[in-house]
Amino acid sequence: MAGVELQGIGKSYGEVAVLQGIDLSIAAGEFVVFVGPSGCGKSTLLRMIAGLERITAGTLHIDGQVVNDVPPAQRGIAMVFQSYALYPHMTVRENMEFALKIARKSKAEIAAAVDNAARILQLTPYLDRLPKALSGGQRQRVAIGRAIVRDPKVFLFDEPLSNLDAALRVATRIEIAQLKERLPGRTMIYVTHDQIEAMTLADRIVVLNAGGIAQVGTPLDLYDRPDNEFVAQFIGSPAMNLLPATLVGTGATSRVQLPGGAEVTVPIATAAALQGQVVKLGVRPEHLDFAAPGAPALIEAPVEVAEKLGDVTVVYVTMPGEAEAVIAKLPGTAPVARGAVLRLTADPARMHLFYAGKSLRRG
Ligand SMILES: Nc1ncnc2c1ncn2[C@@H]1O[C@H](COP(=O)(O)OP(=O)(O)OP(=O)(O)O)[C@@H](O)[C@H]1O
Repeated sequence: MAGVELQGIGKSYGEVAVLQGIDLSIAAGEFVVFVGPSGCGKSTLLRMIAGLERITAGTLHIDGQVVNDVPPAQRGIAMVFQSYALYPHMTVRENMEFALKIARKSKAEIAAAVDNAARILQLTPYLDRLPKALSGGQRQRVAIGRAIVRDPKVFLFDEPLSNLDAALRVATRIEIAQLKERLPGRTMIYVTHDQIEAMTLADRIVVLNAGGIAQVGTPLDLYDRPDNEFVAQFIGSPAMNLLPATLVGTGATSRVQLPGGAEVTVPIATAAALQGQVVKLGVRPEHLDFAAPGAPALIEAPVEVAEKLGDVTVVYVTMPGEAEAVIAKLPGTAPVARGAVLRLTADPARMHLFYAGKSLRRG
């Protein structure tokens, strides 16, 4: 059982800092997912934990030991890459045996480890095949098998599903989720830019942005209580609507007014000093719904685009004077036609308020 502790971790290439001041404590047995936009440093951070990239600032502990200068092979980690990197001329069994042979393990030990990994990954029928005779998903399972046989303390995954087509991605994602159950106590750190992978696999998600941590939390924490506008818009699809509004009432609850005149009271406490300030009212597309006839609407605007997906209809409406469309995810095949004026509202308890980019937390 090994925890991973990052203290003030930074990475610079020459003058250019790509990561700065990363503090993160990953408990033994935890499944942590790093997400963030392209170029935010997810892979770099994972590669520093693996020892494939030099750490230029801070201290990295694995299992209580400082490992900044410990070579990858001695860190007790195993890494699974996006490109499976299997040896093409070796069978599945030989691919999985390879690291153990190098480590001069006994024949019996090697056979037991490979058979166990093959069983966990349902690869037993394929042990004598060459990689070219496997599907992409099976190849990725062999790559995971090579990591499992080494019985590492920490598994590192770098976008392991991104080369797979949509159906295989789902199947392999479910396998990785099961792996967590079958290998209890192993710490897993997983990099992805796929929100669904992050939301479904993670015990905790680390959202990275611009070289730093934007927020760390359980998937539902990030969805329900984003700390800032970046996380609010990064987690959830389509992204949360952020409507510019004026704070017209402060206190235990807050009253905001949209430019069109609509007002809403949200159960979020704000300080009197913020009276009259411009805030952003955050409303998730899936929380918008038709306003009852006669009841006040938060948004009243014509439909620009309606995407009928069968289970939901995603509607884009533009409020007068606003550049950005408001997106609503309406249930079923709602009868919405281009140009029709929609009256939408949402439960104030599900709304968010942001000031200067930061969340004004619920009181
Ligand atoms: N060898 C290098 N020299 C200079 N800059 C580098 C080097 N390697 C990576 N970078 C920069 O570091 C930043 C982080 O890269 P990294 O690959 O970690 O991002 P990422 O979040 O994994 O992105 P993606 O999702 O696109 O893979 C990027 O801006 C990248 O251009």
